[in-house]
Amino acid sequence: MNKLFIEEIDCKGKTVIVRVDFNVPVKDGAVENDKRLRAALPTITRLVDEGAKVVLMSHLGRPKGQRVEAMSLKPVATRLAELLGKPVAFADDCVGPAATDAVANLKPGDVLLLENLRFHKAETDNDEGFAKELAALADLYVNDAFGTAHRAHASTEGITRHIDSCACGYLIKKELDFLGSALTEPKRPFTAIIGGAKISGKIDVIKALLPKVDTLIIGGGMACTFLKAMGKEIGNSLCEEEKLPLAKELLELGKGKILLPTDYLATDRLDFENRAIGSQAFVGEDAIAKDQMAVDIGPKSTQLFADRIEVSKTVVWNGPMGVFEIDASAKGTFAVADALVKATENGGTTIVGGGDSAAAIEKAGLADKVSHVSTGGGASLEFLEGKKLPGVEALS
Ligand SMILES: Nc1ncnc2c1ncn2[C@@H]1O[C@H](COP(=O)(O)OP(=O)(O)O)[C@@H](O)[C@H]1O
Ligand SMILES: O=C(OP(=O)(O)O)[C@H](O)COP(=O)(O)O
Repeated sequence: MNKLFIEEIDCKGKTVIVRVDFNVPVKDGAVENDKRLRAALPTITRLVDEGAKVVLMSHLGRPKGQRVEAMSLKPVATRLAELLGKPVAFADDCVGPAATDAVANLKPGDVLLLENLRFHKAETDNDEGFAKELAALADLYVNDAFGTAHRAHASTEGITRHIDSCACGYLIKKELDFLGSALTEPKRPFTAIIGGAKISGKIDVIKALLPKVDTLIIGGGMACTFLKAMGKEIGNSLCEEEKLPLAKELLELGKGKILLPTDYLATDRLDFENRAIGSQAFVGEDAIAKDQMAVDIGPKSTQLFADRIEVSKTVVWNGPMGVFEIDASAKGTFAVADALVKATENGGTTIVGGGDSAAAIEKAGLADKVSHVSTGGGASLEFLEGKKLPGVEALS
């Protein structure tokens, strides 16, 4: 990779602003899964050891320009301090006096985390003035937010126009090295599994993936949009109406390659807050009732998918098969995780991408039994598509 690398910058005594992806699940004021924090430690530790003043910035969730307390990064600072074994200061805002004062208080080797970038709409708008304000906080910039590298936002792209040295951190390099070697000429059969809830973010990717893969498995909330596109009843299941025409087109394009669930776990009530569902019944693809929603794939689909996954030589998995955060609707996701482990044991290269898929495989205790758990879902998919990642392209 012909990019300025963190090991090539002289940062002693300098203020270094680092874009990390600390978009992690937070519940009741505590970090539920700290994989993305641990993945950023090599870069942070390197800068601390070199005597830099380290300013970390990240987004969490999609607060759409509003200050949303549940999406504060404060709990992340607490967990990061535990992982680093040293204090992590926290600034209540990522720009303005709260940020500039906190930066002014730093001594070499200190670490500061700024509040959620997306509390300002200017971040996702890639606003020039906002990017300048972020750049003005530091002497050097490092990007190590692989999970956000596919976004051209102020902290990943705009900022690089206002700061001289923009280096790549250890995590981005590690991810690109691994994904590059596994996916440039993938071993076949090549199976991609797409699930989860970010339908509009991922459905466009499917079109680009189809020519590259031998099988495309679709599960999770994503499957329901396809089911509806086939003219079937999906009740209250997750669906993005405006993507129905595209789903129809993809079904045609992907004939013989796309594998959809043939049965689902249907329920009349999903209570995400209390991690509970109401009634539970396995139903065929034609039998989701009007007042029900599909929250997981059923046993027949699980078997169908597992049979295909286990004999694949390259597998990319992005997005859970159901609402895996609730035990009753987690079976399909964990069965796919098991199938990936079998594929790995059979000599395949298996890659899990996406915050929630990574959390699922960790929850199943299988993260070290697959080839690579990427910290980026959308980012790894866009890389797989062959797209340039703006957060990487913009580096020196
Ligand atoms: N059938 C479904 N209905 C509603 N939500 C679902 C369904 N299947 C999966 N999900 C939800 O999708 C979320 C993860 O989606 P997404 O962000 O796209 O995945 P990833 O972070 O792995 O890229 C999880 O919170 C999960 O509960
Ligand atoms: O979690 C992320 O993406 P992912 O779920 O595709 O891995 C990244 O933090 C990017 O978040 P975004 O999709 O809200 O820009």
